[in-house]
Amino acid sequence: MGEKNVPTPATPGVLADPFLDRGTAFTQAERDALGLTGRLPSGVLTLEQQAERAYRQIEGQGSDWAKNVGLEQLHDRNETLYFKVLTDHLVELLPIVYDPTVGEAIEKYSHEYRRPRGAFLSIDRPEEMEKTFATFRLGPQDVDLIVCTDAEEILGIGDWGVGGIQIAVGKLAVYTAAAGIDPRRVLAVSLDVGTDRKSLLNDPLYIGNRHPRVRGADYDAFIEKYLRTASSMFPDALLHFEDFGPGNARRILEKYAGTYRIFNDDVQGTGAITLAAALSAVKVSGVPMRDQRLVVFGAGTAGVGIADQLRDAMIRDGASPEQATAQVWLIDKQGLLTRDMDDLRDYQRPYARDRAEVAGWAADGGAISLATTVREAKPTILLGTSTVHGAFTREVVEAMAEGTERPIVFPISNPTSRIEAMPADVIAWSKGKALVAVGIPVPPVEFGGVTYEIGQANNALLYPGLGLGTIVSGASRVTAGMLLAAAQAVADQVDVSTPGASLLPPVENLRQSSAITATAVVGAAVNEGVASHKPDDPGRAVRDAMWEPVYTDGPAS
Ligand SMILES: NC(=O)C1=CN([C@@H]2O[C@H](COP(=O)(O)OP(=O)(O)OC[C@H]3O[C@@H](n4cnc5c(N)ncnc54)[C@H](O)[C@@H]3O)[C@@H](O)[C@H]2O)C=CC1
Ligand SMILES: CC(=O)C(=O)O
Ligand SMILES: [Mg+2]
Repeated sequence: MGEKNVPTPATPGVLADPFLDRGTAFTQAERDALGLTGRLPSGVLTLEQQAERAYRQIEGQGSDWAKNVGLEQLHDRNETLYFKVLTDHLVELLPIVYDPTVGEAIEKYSHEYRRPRGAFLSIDRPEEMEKTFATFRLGPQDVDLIVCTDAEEILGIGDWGVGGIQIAVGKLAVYTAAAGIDPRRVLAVSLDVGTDRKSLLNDPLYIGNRHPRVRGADYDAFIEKYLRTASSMFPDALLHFEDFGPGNARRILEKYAGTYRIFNDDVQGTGAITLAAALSAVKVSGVPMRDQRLVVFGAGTAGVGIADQLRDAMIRDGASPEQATAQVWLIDKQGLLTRDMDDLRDYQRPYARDRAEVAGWAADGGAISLATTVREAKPTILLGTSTVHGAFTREVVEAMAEGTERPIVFPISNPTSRIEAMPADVIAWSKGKALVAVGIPVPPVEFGGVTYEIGQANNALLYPGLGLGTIVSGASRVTAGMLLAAAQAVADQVDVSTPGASLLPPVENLRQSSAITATAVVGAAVNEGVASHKPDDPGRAVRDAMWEPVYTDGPAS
C-alpha cells in the first residue's frame, strides 16, 4: 500500500469532505485553525461518543431500509465514523449495508438517490473513462481496489441498471469493515451499459442510461477499455468484478485472467467460500471429498464456479478428473443438463450428462426434475444457486436424507426472497441430519435438543481476506492457489466437533478471520511466484496494512 493521503490545509469545506470531516470531534484549536470557528456547537466529543450517538440514531430507525439510508448518509458525511459504527456492530449492520438489505437499496436507487458515490462510466461515452477516473485526483499508486459491476445479475434480483452501483459500494464497505482495506484507496464503478428492465426504462426518474443493454462487440470493447484504462491509470489496483450476467461473468474472467489482476467474486469468491463450507461438512459426514456427489440447482455463474472448485477438490483428494466430473450433476431451467441439449452454455458443457445414462430417469422422456435427480443420483451435496425461492421442498430434502447419512445442503441464493429453503426446514425435514449453510445471516435452529449454528456461505466471508492478501503481496494475478489457500484458511478456523457447530467462522470474528485468510493468501502468492512483495512475516504485514477507523492522521490542520 502506498502513502496515505495527508489531510490538506482545510477550509470550511472540510466539513463537506467525508475523509477529513470529524464534526464535533474537532477540538476548539482545530476548529480555529480550519476556519470553522463557531461553525459547530461548543461541545467536543470523542470518536467513541460520536459512534454511540450515530449507532443510536441508526438503531432508532423503523426498518432495515431506513437504517441503510441512515448509514449511507453517515458514510457520505464522515467515513471514519461510518466505519467505526459498522466495525463495532458488524453482525447487526452487515446485513443492512450489504446482503440482504442492499438489494432493496439497489431496487430503489433512482427514487431514493441523494448523492453520487463512485464512478459512473457510460457505454454511450466511452471516451470519458480516463477523464472520469482523473476527477478523483488519485495517483497511479493511490488505488488498491476497484469494484465494478454492469448490474445484469445483481444478487438473485436480476438487472437493475445504474442502481447496481450500490452493490459495488456495499462490497467495498465489507472490504473495509471486514479486512481493513483503506477506504481512501478504493473506487466503486458502475459500467452503465443500459438495462433490459422495462420498469426502469419507463420510469421518468430512472437515472441510468435509458436504453436496452448494449451487447456484442460494443459491450466487449467497453469492458476491454475499462480494463485497459483502470489498470494503466491504477496499476496496483485489484479489479473486482461483481454481479455480471451469466453470459459475461465467466467469459470476461477467462478472457482476461491471464492479463489483468482481476477477480470475479461470484465465480471465484463464491466457489472458494462454498468449498470452505464443504471442507468443514466433509469432516462431519466422514464421506471423503473424492467420493462426494454434487447436484447443482441453478447452473449459472455461481453454481458452476462452485462446481469447478468442488470438482478440483475431489481431484486433489484422489479422484481422477473423469470420475470427479462424473460426480457432478447440473440442473438449470431445462432440468438436468444433458449433452444432447442445444442451448447449453460452454461452461455447463463439461458436466452435461450422456442422455443414454439417464434415459430411465424421466418417465416421459422429458425434463428431468430436481427431485428425480436427487433420487437417482443420490448426491451427498445439494447446492442451490438458482434464485428460485422454495425450490428445495420437503420431498427433495427427504430424498437427500434417504440417499446419504449426512446430506450437505447449501441453499445459497440471495437475498432472502430467493433462498431455495430455510435452514430450519432443511434441518427438520432431514431429522437433524443435514449439514447446512446459506448465503444470508440467519439465527441458530433448535432441533431435537441440538442448537444448529448456520454458517453464512456468502463470499463476504472470504473475499475481504483474499483481497487484502492480494494487495499486501502485490500479487500480479489472483491464482487458483491463492483461492484455495483462502478457502482452506477459512475452513481451518472452524471446529466442527460439537454437534450443530457452524461450518464457517462467525461474522463476529470476521476481521480476525480475514487477517488469517489474508496471511494464507500472501503465502500462496509468494509460493506461486506472483507476489511482488514478499514480507518476512506475512501475518504482521497483513495486520500492519489494515486500516482502522480512528482519527489518527494528526490534527486535520
Ligand atoms: N452466497 C453467495 O456468496 C452467493 C450467492 N449467489 C446467489 O446465487 C444466485 C445465482 O447467482 P448467479 O449465479 O450470479 O446468477 P446466474 O443468473 O448466473 O445463475 C442462475 C442460474 O439459475 C438458473 N435458473 C433460474 N431459474 C431456474 C429454475 N427454475 N430451475 C433451475 N435453474 C434455474 C438460471 O438459468 C441460471 O443459469 C443468486 O441468488 C445469487 O444471489 C451468487 C453469488 C454469491
Ligand atoms: C453474495 C453475492 O455476491 C451474490 O449473491 O451475488
Ligand atoms: Mg455477487
